[in-house]
Amino acid sequence: MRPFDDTPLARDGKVLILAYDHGLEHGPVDFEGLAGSEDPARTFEAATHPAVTSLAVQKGPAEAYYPSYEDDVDLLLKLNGTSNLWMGEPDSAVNCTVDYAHDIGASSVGFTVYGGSNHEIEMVEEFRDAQEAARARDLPVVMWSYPRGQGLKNDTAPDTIAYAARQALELGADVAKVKYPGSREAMEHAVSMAGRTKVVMSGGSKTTDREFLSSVKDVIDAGGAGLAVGRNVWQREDPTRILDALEAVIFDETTVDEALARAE
Ligand SMILES: O=P(O)(O)OC[C@H]1O[C@](O)(COP(=O)(O)O)[C@@H](O)[C@@H]1O
Repeated sequence: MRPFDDTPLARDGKVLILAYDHGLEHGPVDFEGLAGSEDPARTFEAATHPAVTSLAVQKGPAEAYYPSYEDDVDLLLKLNGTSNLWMGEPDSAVNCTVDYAHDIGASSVGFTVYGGSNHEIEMVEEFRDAQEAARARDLPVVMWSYPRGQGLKNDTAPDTIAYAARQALELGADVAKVKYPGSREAMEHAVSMAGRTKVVMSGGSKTTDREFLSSVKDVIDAGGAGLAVGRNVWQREDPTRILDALEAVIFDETTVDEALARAE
């Protein structure tokens, strides 16, 4: 296994994953606010920004669009996913194997685990198969570590996010993608629970530039490796502008004000 910093997922030890699996996870509603955002080519284009360390998509968009971008984009293939049409306890169908992901050009893989769901046992067993296959191919593994289910009252409570980060370490993920637990202190706790597993924040629904960049800054200050973000980038009219600001906060460790100025 390569050191994490030598993998395409990281740049200078930091991570900026652009996520575009929402067409499956949330459906067309996520594209309604911005005409053209439903076109995967637009987000593949955004992912050519030098700050983006990889683009996370499902198998279909990877097959159809990645061949046109393989020289400029690192592909993170999401191996499971569920539509919002599913009304049951949180679960995620495995729709791609590690070998297939590797064959179509992925340099890393992603997998959702809903800790606390009634389906946690099966999901963790599926994760085991994917994680071991990824090790055999030397592909880093990102766990979308999202505790949720009937029994869980608050899926972003600090203790819950710390557990999500720890679960990713225990199960052998290289990166834990977790929701923002609300403060820098809570993120520090999650980062310490994750040990050598890198922690990245999940972007969340679109907010103002300042609010979004401030949460990213908290993550970096807390020792997090960076961000895996979707809507806060590609739901903006100009994804390049916010990616310039993210590059400043994540890789150059600037203040939010400096990052905003750089994006003017
Ligand atoms: O399960 P949720 O909370 O609805 O969000 C799932 C979505 O959030 C992500 O994990 C991150 O995307 P966002 O930055 O838009 O929140 C996506 O990969 C995924 O489609």
